[in-house]
Amino acid sequence: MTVKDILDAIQSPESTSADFAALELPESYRAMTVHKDETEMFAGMQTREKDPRKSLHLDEVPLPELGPGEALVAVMASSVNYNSVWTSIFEPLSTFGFLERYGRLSELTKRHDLPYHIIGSDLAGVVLRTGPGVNAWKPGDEVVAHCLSVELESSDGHNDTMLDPEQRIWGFETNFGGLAEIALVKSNQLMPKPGHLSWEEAAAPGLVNSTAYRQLVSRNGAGMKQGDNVLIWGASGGLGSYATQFALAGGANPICVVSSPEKADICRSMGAENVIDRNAEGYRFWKDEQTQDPKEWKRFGKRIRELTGGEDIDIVFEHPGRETFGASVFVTRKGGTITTCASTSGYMHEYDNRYLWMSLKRIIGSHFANYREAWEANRLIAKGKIHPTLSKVYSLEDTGQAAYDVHRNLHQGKVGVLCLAPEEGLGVRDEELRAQHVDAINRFRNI
Ligand SMILES: C/C=C/C(=O)SCCNC(=O)CCNC(=O)[C@H](O)C(C)(C)COP(=O)(O)OP(=O)(O)OC[C@H]1O[C@@H](n2cnc3c(N)ncnc32)[C@H](O)[C@@H]1OP(=O)(O)O
Ligand SMILES: NC(=O)C1=CN([C@@H]2O[C@H](COP(=O)(O)OP(=O)(O)OC[C@H]3O[C@@H](n4cnc5c(N)ncnc54)[C@H](OP(=O)(O)O)[C@@H]3O)[C@@H](O)[C@H]2O)C=CC1
Repeated sequence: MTVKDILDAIQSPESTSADFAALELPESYRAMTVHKDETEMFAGMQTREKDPRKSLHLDEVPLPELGPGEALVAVMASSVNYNSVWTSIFEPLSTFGFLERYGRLSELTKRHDLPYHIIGSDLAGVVLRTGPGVNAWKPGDEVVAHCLSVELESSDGHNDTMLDPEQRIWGFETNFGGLAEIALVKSNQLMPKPGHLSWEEAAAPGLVNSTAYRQLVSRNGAGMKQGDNVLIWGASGGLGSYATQFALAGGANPICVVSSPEKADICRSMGAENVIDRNAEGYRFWKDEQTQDPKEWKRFGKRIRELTGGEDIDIVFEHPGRETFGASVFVTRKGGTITTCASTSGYMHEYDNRYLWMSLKRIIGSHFANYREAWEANRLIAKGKIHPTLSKVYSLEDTGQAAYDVHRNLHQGKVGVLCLAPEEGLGVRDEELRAQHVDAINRFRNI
């Protein structure tokens, strides 16, 4: 039995759940990995110079044992997230430490502590097997998976599953991720694949869409409301392309920050009217490595006021971190919110706290999304209210190049990866809904 037989079953319209259940599983499959004995390979190099093409490997790996509450999924497509870039450059720390810690939790989690880490935190595919205790899903179901892995043995996470003390991001802090032909997930990560999307389109939104939903829309995040001025950094990037859609769909006013005229055009084509090209306008928030320039914060704030008719920002959608955080805090209105989920340019932030406390502003830390938020975010995709922002698609072999592009900010929106899917465009089940939204679905393609 090989993965080819699995693919044949997926591609045959006659295949039933019983056929999938009867499929023998292969002993091994191909997966993108980093290797534990290579974690020092970039030691002493600048972040920018660390090359994911050197650290990411396509390996044949053994199929992991299936445990209670889990599912093995045949992965048709996945996507590159920035967390895979972090893993591949071993920053801010090697992810093998996460696997070791998870491995210490129980007999079952020991499986994750291996000398290789199969990465990837998105997938669209077909359930192959479910473990004991799984009733909601069966072999043959077409699914996407969100990346929240929790144990839920502590009451801390019972109100908001992101607060579980054993909260992990699948494919980053756990092994057996989605950039592979087969993935191992907890069955509670599974959600129905939106029928109007191809495999690679369905795999693209998951992680970033759910994160943007919690960070911007959910009451656990900024709780955006109609009319809010929302400053969105990297508005045509992974997170930003969904934040921009949420702002527009929710009746808010996105002020999109990007770094090129092409990216500004994409934001406009999504419906955003206020776009700032940070490159063309040449903002320098830091005079040197240690010193910020409040005059530049003010110049940026003045530009925002020009665009909004004199209003300041209700919500900043933050993720660049050190480079922009001082400006983000400054341009927020009295009582406004800065919501942050990352620090791409550096995690030791500096801002002038007088502008925070005197103007009663709030900083909210946000991370991925709880089970319910991930489900709600996927539902919006399935209903055609929010669309994938897939630009380019790579083969599994070329994941290193895909991660390199994201690391170097050469991409737009989301970058997809075909795993078992032999070509793009397969897996669409609802042509009618697709036809209604096809222009929006294709907006980011090949630009
Ligand atoms: C969905 C996609 C998401 C993304 O893309 S996110 C962006 C990419 N992700 C990242 O960059 C990951 C970032 N994560 C990290 O860098 C690390 O993950 C953290 C810095 C968040 C945490 O580091 P750690 O080493 O795991 O934990 P510690 O808390 O620094 O150290 C653990 C030790 O510190 C003790 N400790 C914790 N809190 C306290 C406290 N309040 N007072 C005293 N000690 C404390 C613990 O007990 C334990 O100790 P003992 O090592 O002896 O077991
Ligand atoms: N905590 C969580 O749950 C999550 C965290 N993340 C983290 O968020 C960050 C962004 O992820 P994602 O959106 O997918 O990445 P992308 O690279 O797809 O998009 C980020 C965008 O931010 C902009 N940007 C990058 N650096 C700077 C800078 N120094 N100043 C201003 N703008 C900048 C760029 O847009 P432009 O050049 O056009 O301005 C870039 O396109 C990553 O660090 C990632 O790890 C992501 C998802 C979930």
